[in-house]
Amino acid sequence: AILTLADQCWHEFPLSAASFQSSLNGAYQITSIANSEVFQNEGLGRIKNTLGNTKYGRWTHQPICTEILEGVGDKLCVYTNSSFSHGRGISIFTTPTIAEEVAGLPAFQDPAALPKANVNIDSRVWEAKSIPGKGIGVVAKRTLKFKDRVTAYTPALLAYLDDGLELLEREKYLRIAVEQLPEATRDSYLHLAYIYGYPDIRVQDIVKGNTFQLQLAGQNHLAIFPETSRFNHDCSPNAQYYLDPELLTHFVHTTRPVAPGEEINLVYTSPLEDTATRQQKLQDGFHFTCSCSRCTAHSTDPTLDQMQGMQDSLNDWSATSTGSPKLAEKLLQLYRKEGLEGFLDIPYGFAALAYNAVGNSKEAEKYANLAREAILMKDGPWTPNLQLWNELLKDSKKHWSYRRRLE
Ligand SMILES: C[S@@+](CC[C@H](N)C(=O)[O-])C[C@H]1O[C@@H](n2cnc3c(N)ncnc32)[C@H](O)[C@@H]1O
Repeated sequence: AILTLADQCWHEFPLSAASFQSSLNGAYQITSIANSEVFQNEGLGRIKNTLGNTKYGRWTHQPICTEILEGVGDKLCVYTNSSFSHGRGISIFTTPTIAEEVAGLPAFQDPAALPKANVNIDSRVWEAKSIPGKGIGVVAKRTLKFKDRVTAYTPALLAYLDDGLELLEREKYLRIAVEQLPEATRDSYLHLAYIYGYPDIRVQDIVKGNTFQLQLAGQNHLAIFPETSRFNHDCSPNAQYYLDPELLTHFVHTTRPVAPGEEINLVYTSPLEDTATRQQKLQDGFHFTCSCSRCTAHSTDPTLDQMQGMQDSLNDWSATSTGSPKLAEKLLQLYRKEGLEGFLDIPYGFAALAYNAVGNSKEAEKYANLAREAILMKDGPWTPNLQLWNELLKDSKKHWSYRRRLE
């Protein structure tokens, strides 16, 4: 595939601040730039593409490009297609080669591809609402079951990460990208939450607090999905997401039943890391202190240690290993108790191996199927991890783990 998802990156940095931070180290630098004369004189808001909707190949606007950038080995250009997905529009700041590849994807080429998958359509199961202490959040409008779809949207903006541009230079191009979007999409972008509050770098300030990462042609790009950006964080999230590289779509599904009026959350950082690490990452990346149940409970870190110890035992294939189906079932219970239903591929996978290792292929296959289902919801069909369980399911008795703990 020409387009692959950043390997595991969303596990650790689902909403990554990497691009914004790569060219500046904290608020002080922003302050000094925002107040500088250069900035005042450049008047970024005034730079506009005046060419309108002339045809430029697959794009509705004339691409506006940088010089050749050393770190990129090419120029980067703003590509906008304002008629993408029935007028939702999309802007991409990337190299000409990558833009060409992206424009060849089914999301662009097949007019039926997005409607067929109900992408960019209001699912009517959620609404954006003010949540005390968290700004706007996503709330369920009706009862949702396990695995119900909540949202499916394409990005308003995609931009090359690690472009080596100066902060203000990047702002100039990203601003053009956002300004060229159709009005409704542009407004939904510009109304998103931001972190620092400097209007002159507003487009990147929004990037800072709302970015997902994906790979286009093997290169990391940031992606802003305006609707999806309204999901707040919780360390026991009741929803998971994955990105579809062909439809360029961000899908969110529930990982456990959700009641009407309940907030629907994603997790912004790995929920398997200790509380101090999670808090630090949320503070650095998103400037808030997490007060979710797992961030406030004293039992969270000891439970995580216990889970890690159990996983180590289940991963130990020596003759003295204490790994067993019973231990795997206990691990599964702990994941559930911690509200980690979106991450059950790990204990399901351990259970599949542990059962197969004692020759119980029926249970092994049951858990391998559950692990597959969990991975699909978490990583989408493109993940290499799926292969792990497909192999076991192909012929569990020929799998390396079969009767491994009996012999
Ligand atoms: C991707 S946005 C989420 C939507 C945002 N609340 C809004 O009003 O648009 C990320 C920002 O939401 C806020 N946020 C998200 N989860 C939070 C939480 N659990 N507690 C407090 N603030 C949170 C933080 O300000 C964070 O920078």
